[in-house]
Amino acid sequence: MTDKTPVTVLTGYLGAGKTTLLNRILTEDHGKRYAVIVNEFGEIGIDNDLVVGADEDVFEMNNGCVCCTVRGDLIRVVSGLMKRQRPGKPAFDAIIVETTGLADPGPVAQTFFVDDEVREKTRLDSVTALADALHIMARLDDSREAREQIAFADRIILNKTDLVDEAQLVAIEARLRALNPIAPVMRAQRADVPLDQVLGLGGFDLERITDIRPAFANPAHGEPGHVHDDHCGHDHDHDHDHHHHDHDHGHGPRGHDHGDDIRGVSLSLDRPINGAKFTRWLDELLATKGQDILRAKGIIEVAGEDRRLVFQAVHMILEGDLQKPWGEKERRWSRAVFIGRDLDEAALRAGFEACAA
Ligand SMILES: Nc1nc2c(ncn2[C@@H]2O[C@H](COP(=O)(O)OP(=O)(O)OP(=O)(O)O)[C@@H](O)[C@H]2O)c(=O)[nH]1
Repeated sequence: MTDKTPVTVLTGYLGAGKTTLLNRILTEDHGKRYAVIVNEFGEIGIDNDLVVGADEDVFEMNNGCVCCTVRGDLIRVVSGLMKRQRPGKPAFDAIIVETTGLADPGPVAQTFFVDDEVREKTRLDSVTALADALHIMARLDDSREAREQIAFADRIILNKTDLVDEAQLVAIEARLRALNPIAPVMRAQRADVPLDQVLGLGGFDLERITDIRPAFANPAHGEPGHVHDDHCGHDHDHDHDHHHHDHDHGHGPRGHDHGDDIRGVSLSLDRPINGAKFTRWLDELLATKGQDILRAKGIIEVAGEDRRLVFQAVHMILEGDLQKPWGEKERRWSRAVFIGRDLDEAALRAGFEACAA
């Protein structure tokens, strides 16, 4: 048991604060070495660039349907990590998996029980869910994934408490407890929880999970989370039913459709952008379409500026700042992803490109 590498899964809806927590874990002085696996929504790599610290310890899973591509990819990444060694011990003290905000964490957690090689080397330590205090109530109303994330967690961090008042916090806590009576709920700002409340808990409770999902560790073929492996006895071409996601699920070349009408639009530009124009466009866009934009983020190459502009939005709440300078040999380009409902891709693209310097 103890020589298995512990795995912590971070879940929580889009923009809840998962990367913020991850960055706290990575920057805290703990003398430990963590491998980080990020799984992002949208095909342009942004998330891995927003994770601080040792680039070589950050691994990206292909984005895609969590029930197939991602699981295969997760197994591949974890198996690869387990083959690395430091003298006399495994290469990493722990593995942290950040799931996409639109994912049900179940299939990711399940991977650590159903694949023999992974199960031999790792143990699921806990699943921590983050909730954005300002938006969680609405998401619990309209998103099945948001509810699953809360229900599934061993621990819940009620983040962004600075954005709501005490009465709202009390109401949210009551709702979270109704969905998940067992997981402790911790209030936080900028995910400032003591790390020993997140890592090394030994908290994943398989019995509780098999109570709410009886087939968790061994789902039947065709069931949610079933793993297509060598024992499956069929070709794993991409024709199995995605009914458990309860939504249309197209894997187009551009957008990856998720959640009834939720989709991601990825934009990029190889020319520098006019900072003032871009800020105006983004402010206006969020003011008018912010209700439908669940999440936006990007890394922008601003004309005449050596540092990269990083912006982040959750609905209408926007943050942006100039961060580290571009590397000398690094490709300078701007990329942004917008995730939301009823997004007009052509208009977004035109607006973005019109910001070119
Ligand atoms: N006001 C406020 N903002 C916060 C807090 N925690 C995080 N944020 C901001 O919320 C935004 C989203 O935070 P992230 O940590 O990127 O969220 P995430 O869950 O990783 O987002 P996705 O990976 O896109 O799902 C960022 O702009 C953060 O700076 C908080 O406690 N209060």
